[in-house]
Amino acid sequence: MSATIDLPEPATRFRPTVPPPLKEPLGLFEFLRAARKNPITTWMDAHFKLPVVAAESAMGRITLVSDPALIRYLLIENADGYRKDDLQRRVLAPGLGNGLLSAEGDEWRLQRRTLAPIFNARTVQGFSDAMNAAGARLGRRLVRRDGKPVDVALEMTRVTLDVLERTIFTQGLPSDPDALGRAITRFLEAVGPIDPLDVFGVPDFVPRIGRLRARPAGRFFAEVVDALIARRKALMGQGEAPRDLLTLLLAAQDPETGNGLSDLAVKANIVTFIAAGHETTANSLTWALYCLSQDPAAQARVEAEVDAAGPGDFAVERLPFTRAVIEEAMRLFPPVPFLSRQAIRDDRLGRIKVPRGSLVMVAPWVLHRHHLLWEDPEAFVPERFLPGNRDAIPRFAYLPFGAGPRVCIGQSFSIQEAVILLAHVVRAVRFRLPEDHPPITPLHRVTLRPEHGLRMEAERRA
Ligand code: HEM
Repeated sequence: MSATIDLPEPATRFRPTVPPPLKEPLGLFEFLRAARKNPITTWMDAHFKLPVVAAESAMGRITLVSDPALIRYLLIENADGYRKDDLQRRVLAPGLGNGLLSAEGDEWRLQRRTLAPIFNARTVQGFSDAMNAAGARLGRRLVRRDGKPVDVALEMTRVTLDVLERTIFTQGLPSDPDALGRAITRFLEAVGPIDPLDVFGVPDFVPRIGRLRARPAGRFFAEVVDALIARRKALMGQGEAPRDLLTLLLAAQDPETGNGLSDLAVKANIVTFIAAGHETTANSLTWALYCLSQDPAAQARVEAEVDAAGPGDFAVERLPFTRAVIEEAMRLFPPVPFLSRQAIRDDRLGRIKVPRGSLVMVAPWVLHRHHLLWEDPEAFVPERFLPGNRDAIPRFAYLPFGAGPRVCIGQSFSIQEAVILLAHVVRAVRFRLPEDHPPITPLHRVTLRPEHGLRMEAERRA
């Protein structure tokens, strides 16, 4: 085991402001209002202090698990005893179709087997040129903003879409790629808030306002993807297709049967990769830049590391502190604030009974700030994730990407992407938060983002 690295003095640490845990449970209507507006405001003090909490709620019995051994049991040892819950499927499936994120049972197994090689270490590494190219373009854009305000959240969303476009569809995008980006963002915003009709299991034929609003954006998005698939198949037929995610998806074969994915599954997975992969990574970067702007020592250290890496492309292995900043930002602001499962049969989590059909949650938002698991949980301390210190973090105490068979398939892709992009930003500019900025507080809307955005002033470094 490598040597441990001293953590910064507690007095110098930055502690971001977040909604405080509740002392008393909310009534039904207050709970529903809070769950729709910002679900992270519904967690109680006890959730951050106890290993397991089971309670009755508007959604029936919910058990929140924050004990690493029990999480391991839930997500791995007894993963077959649970499935994604109805609420999640009702929210995800209308937008994402039957892609990997929302599929279940045999369909999920088949897709996972078929898609796994596309996200293996070697293939992902092959995308680092595209990530560096998108990062360099972002760097040039930021340098031009010297002395001016930058909408950091918007820029990070733009650059992660740029990466997806460069890795999924290396050619053949519609004439206005920003239109695709805007449609995706509108679509995700409209389906974002949890609909009370879904909470109460009202049948799908009853229209949901969010879904109706999302329809035009969804339709535009689907039409573009259809056209791209058709054009790409033609190129593959001529042996002229680029080796990007779209070609890999169309060529993917189930290692057991040799069968490929249906067109519908290819389309659902493209939509899934874009939806699951762009806001999550964009928000990690946004929070990382916010935390750095408030922590001069960490900012100086990341700048020194990036500068020492020299000009040109970045390689993740040479940026351990930059990576630690991303990982710590994802601890404090996990892009997926909770995972939920539904028990297929009666079970037990330690001494707590889990009745069949009830909801069990693991909430990175709670787990990553849990008093039993972290020292000074509210503080931004990237050093926790440096090699040497990292070994002290229990495997199931830090789960930004989930765990077990349904662990994020894009995990290495997004870590590599976030580290490379952050390095390009740090090489180009230093950000300063203006004093009159509205409070920076996290809003849980599918992912976790700053409620009033993040506008900072750029100071050119490059
Ligand atoms: C910071 C970035 C990301 C975070 C924090 C994240 C987080 C997660 C989490 C927590 C899950 C598990 C959900 C559960 O168990 O209920 C998941 C699943 C998934 N993620 Fe990610 N993700 C990120 C980036 C990406 C990217 C870049 C892609 C694709 C290009 C992606 C595609 C998926 C897919 C397809 C699944 C479903 C896997 C399955 O069920 O087999 N994610 N992600």
